[in-house]
Amino acid sequence: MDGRVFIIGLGLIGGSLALCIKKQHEDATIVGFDVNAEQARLARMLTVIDEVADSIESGASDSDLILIATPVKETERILQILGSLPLKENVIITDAGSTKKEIVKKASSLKEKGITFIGGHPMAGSHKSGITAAKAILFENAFYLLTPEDHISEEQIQDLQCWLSGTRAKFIMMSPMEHDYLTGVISHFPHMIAASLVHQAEKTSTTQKLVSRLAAGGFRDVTRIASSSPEMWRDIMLHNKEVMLSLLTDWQEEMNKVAGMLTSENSEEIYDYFSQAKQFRDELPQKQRGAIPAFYDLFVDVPDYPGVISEITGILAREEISITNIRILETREEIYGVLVISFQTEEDRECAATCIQSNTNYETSIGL
Ligand SMILES: NC(=O)c1ccc[n+]([C@@H]2O[C@H](COP(=O)([O-])OP(=O)(O)OC[C@H]3O[C@@H](n4cnc5c(N)ncnc54)[C@H](O)[C@@H]3O)[C@@H](O)[C@H]2O)c1
Ligand SMILES: O=C(O)C(=O)C[C@]1(C(=O)O)C=C[C@@H](O)C=C1
Repeated sequence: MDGRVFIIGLGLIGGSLALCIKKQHEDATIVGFDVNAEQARLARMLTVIDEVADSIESGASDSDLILIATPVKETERILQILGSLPLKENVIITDAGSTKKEIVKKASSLKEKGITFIGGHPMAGSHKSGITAAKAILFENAFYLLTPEDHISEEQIQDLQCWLSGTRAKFIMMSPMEHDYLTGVISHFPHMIAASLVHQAEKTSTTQKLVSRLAAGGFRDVTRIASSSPEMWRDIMLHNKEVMLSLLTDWQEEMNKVAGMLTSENSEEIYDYFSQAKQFRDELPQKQRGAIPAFYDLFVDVPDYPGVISEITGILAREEISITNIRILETREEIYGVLVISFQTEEDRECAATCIQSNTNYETSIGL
């Protein structure tokens, strides 16, 4: 497709969607706007967008597709602005926000003016923010949830899916209510719990200095998402307040049940609690994105000597395997360190593991 695509909010998601759209529709012109001028400048410099608009008004006026990728409370404000502007007759407006009920409600003013709005939510992401974290591969195989209202035609939905086909995501339609409940359970609530676990550890760390140094492995796995943007999560919590409060009540009941099992030392129930959770977790689809993090880590046990990192990166560079991140976990001090290397694809991770195993005697694994 050709035409003008206007992306408002040039962060992780806006930037990644811009890359996907450009990859699939080379003749389209991608125009971007961000309240943070530095993000917009970077987006242009990194050729994620073709042009920077200096306001929402100027970017929106002659666009065929307008995509809002800002924190959800800002999205509400932007929808209101868009509703007051002269737009192209057949423009499609969509968003990428993590909540849908409040956004679709706000967009009803567009419906009254005959403007098409289709709520959207690509179910993949990361704890990283900003344009520099954007990548075209982010949504591959992920679910992309759409919440079209009844008056939206099949053709308009097809047009939007065509614009977004470069995401290589799988589209699913649902109502805004259903969306907010499901994402509440599998995304919003886990983020709240992750933040609460970090708070608990932080409190303990004021009296137990070793807590921060020992917080590795499982703690890091389960709290990675607590490093996400606080602005984004504040807005999501406020939008999905009812679902969050109801899940919190369920969770408190669940924790009371756990306390009961422990108090009565009911070993069979405790075993079943972990066993049933393991079974459900193990059966989750492995290759799909979504609730599973959108990057691939390889753990390498390395001896603590100078030059070991360049040795490993040298091996991977010779095989032309790209690394997106590299860090050392010091969980097993004075014996071995654990080098954690992140890759963009599972294939890169598999190739890297094979290379490291055939060139060194360091052990590799995909989990600690
Ligand atoms: N991060 C994820 O994992 C993820 C995944 C799917 C959907 N989402 C949703 O996508 C949206 C964007 O999230 P992100 O991770 O890209 O955040 P981000 O912080 O990386 O980017 C958001 C960008 O929006 C800009 N912005 C804020 N207010 C603006 C305004 N009024 N006008 C123009 N630009 C404005 C910010 O300056 C920032 O550059 C959010 O609604 C979020 O809920 C996030
Ligand atoms: O991988 C992560 O860091 C994410 O938190 C991504 C995640 C999720 O909870 O799965 C976060 C919010 C989005 O709305 C969709 C995806």
